Amino acid sequence: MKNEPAVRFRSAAAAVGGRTVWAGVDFTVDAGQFVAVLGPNGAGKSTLLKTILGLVPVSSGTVAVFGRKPGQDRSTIGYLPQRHAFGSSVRIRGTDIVRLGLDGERWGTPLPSWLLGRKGRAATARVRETLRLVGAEDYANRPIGQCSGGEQQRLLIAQALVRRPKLLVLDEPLDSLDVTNQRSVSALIQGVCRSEGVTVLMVAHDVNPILPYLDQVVYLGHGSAITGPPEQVITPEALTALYSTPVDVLRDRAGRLVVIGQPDAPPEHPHGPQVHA
Ligand SMILES: Nc1ncnc2c1ncn2[C@@H]1O[C@H](COP(=O)(O)OP(=O)(O)OP(=O)(O)O)[C@@H](O)[C@H]1O
Repeated sequence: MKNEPAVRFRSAAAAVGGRTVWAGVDFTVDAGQFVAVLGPNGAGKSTLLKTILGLVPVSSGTVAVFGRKPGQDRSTIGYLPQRHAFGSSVRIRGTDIVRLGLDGERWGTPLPSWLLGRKGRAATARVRETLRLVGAEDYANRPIGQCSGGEQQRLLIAQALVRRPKLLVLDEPLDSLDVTNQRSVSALIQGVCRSEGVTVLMVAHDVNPILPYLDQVVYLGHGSAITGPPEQVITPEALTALYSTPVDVLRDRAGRLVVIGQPDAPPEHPHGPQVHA
């Protein structure tokens, strides 16, 4: 439906292993926005992505993806799960990794079989076009195990994009990349978001590489969430209210944000004050 938000959480709660991870989560992501999901280890960031995918049901409240129940329409979503790097012995070529995104029961819209044709020409063209989009043509024919971490990540983003999803859900795509690659992969994701109009929701441990690009952040902690533009959410006042404990936010000369005093998610997540920016 036109003008339907890409993602809408309304008083949503999620439980994993019988325990509530977060509750009272409210936010709306408009189509074409770039949104980071932040918070300490165990705060429930991956769980939040899984509720959008329909892999974890909400225990109360609602989640809608382009106006529909999560999981009802996989064709709109490209998903990049958390991963470990491919070892140097992995021989599959980058281009085949991307091609795999077109096969089987994947996220995103499958190519119609008549378009694939006997020689898979449409698929080959789609793969090539996606490799160009992520700037991975030069190393796409190399075994992926011989690609750098940043190159591997570009190929996996291409795999998530090859079916041209409307929503890209990325679980820590910058993890284990060096600072240079974090910057270039962040710029790539922002480029795809803007040039292709793709909505991006991505989990990040460090907000700094993506800070200039973000429309919104969803900051999880203490069993709840605050959401809004980064300059409203990543502040001592908002994070102190979220955690019910003093949190400082420092900005260095380069404009990088450092959050100090943020507790790791406790074993039991008390449902503290439900703060929504
Ligand atoms: N299958 C499971 N069974 C029981 N508990 C689980 C399961 N999966 C996750 N959890 C718990 O749910 C909580 C939220 O996990 P989740 O992976 O969503 O957090 P996260 O914020 O993404 O963490 P990290 O930053 O470490 O990746 C954690 O306390 C975790 O231990």
